[in-house]
Amino acid sequence: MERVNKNLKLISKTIKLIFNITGRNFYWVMLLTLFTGLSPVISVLLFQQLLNAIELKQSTLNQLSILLFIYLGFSLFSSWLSSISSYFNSKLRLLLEYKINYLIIEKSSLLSMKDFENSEVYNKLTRLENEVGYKPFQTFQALLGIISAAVTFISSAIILILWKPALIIILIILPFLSLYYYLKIAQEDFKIHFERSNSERQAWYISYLLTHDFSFKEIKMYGLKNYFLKRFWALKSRFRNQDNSINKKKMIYGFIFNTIQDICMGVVVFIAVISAFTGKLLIGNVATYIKSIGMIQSNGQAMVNNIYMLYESNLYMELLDEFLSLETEKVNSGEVTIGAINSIEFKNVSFSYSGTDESLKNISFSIKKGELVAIIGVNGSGKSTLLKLICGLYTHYKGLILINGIDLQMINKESYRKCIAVLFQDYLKYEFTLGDNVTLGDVDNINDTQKINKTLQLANVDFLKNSEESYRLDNQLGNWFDEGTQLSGGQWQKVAIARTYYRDASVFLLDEPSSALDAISEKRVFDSFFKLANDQISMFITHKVAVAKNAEKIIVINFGEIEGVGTHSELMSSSEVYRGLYQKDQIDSNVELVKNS
Ligand SMILES: Nc1ncnc2c1ncn2[C@@H]1O[C@H](COP(=O)(O)OP(=O)(O)OP(=O)(O)O)[C@@H](O)[C@H]1O
Repeated sequence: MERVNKNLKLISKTIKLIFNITGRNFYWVMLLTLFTGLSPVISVLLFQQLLNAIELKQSTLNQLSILLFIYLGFSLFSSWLSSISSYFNSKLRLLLEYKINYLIIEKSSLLSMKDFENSEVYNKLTRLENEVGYKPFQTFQALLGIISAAVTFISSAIILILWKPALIIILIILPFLSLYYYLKIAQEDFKIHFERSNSERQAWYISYLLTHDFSFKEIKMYGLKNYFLKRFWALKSRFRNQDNSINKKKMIYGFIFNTIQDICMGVVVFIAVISAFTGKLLIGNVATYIKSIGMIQSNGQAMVNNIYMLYESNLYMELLDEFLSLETEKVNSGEVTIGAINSIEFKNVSFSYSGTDESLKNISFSIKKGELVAIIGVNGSGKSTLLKLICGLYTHYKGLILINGIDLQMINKESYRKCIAVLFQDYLKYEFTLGDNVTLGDVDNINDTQKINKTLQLANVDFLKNSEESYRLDNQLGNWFDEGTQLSGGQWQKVAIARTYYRDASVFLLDEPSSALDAISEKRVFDSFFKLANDQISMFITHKVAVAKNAEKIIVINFGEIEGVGTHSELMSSSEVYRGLYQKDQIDSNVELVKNS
């Protein structure tokens, strides 16, 4: 019962959502659906008049012609309306698909980083995206199907009941019984789908791995194709068996109900024919009753099928409803709007992704405008996490982050983020033009060709050049679209650095900006970054002491804690971790020397 109530609530929510999206079109489609439901019955009644007029021979040829004309005119009118109806249906299909897709991606962009790192939210999103092309419309179609079939069913039933009131018993009991059993199967179907959603995501993931470029090389080289295909097929076979067993149940129930219904209706047809034979009924009426019986059978079944489909697509609408109701990140909640960042201060900040293990513990430091700061530490020590906290991507931290002396939680995030230019470790490689790849750093200023060229130079981009000072900005990058130039890992990184520099920011944050660069490019990139760092806050993450030592302040992170803060020489005497990293650097450069000699 609880499930039924939930489904009814969902259906009403779905109708509201569809109404909000489709607006006036909704009324038109409803009107046309009502007409589509009524038209077969009107047509049958008109035909009955025609047949009875012929049989009774009381009408003139003129009157007969008028009746025939009305009947044919109505048929033509119905077929016109049916074409108009299918036009409106396709219009709505597109509107629903695109608008719901839009709502999903709009909502995704408003979620917080925490939501995106939550597998449940992420999986929901993937599933919604995958089925957006047909599920919402399927729900709508099922609703229309129910309305249209119900109108035909009820009006046909009225015709039969007016003739033989006792028929009401068969007409009502049979469809309800059938619906009851179908809904029981639907519930089982729903439960199966719900329980296997994790396995369905796994199957989806395997298919994603096998059909995308990022995974192609590794799958090929490690010979994983057959292994993955086997896993995929095993999962799908299990789903197929479950679905087959549901379909078999549906078939058996359908078989039983159709047989009972056919026998009952056969008896009614028999009574009608005998009544006509004995002169108690006119031929036109017999034809109407027989046709009505047919319409009751087919529309009764259509109603049950559509209710089943609606029930099934409710699973999707439930997901959609949950997803659209997720709390969004409150970017405008902070009262204070800022135009520039002059200082950043962490006071006893601790942070945990999962709510259990802390990735950062008790972090305290401060940075002022004009400072160049390096963050150094071994893998997994918490450097990138610290950078993401500075970016304001997480709000569930303990302690205090002060920006210009103001609590970050109080600052309007939109204004805050405008002040920051960041290069993440997993920066994006936009499959757009070279120019777009740079100006996406500041979309409010996309036409400053001179600045784009200068920024590319600053980031040491030494390819796709027209001349010394100008670049082929219209050159498409990547290989997803026509005439694209695929870049190497290091070339992509330089373009991403240019994007960061293009932003008119007061804080520059670079997370391992030279991870994909050769030694010469690395030196050039850092030289230009160090030159840039005069009036802003500049911060970079590195594993190399040789690079970090150029900073005025170096923060050493170890196991999520600050192990030392200071200049190179200060840390060489005070920080064990720093000295360890320095020695490792030395060993690496000696190995390089030996290799090169
Ligand atoms: N999205 C996440 N969800 C849960 N835990 C995470 C997430 N990102 C990082 N961690 C954990 O937080 C810790 C710190 O990770 P972080 O990426 O900040 O380290 P890092 O110092 O930048 O490492 P590296 O030098 O390898 O880039 C690690 O233990 C890691 O497992």
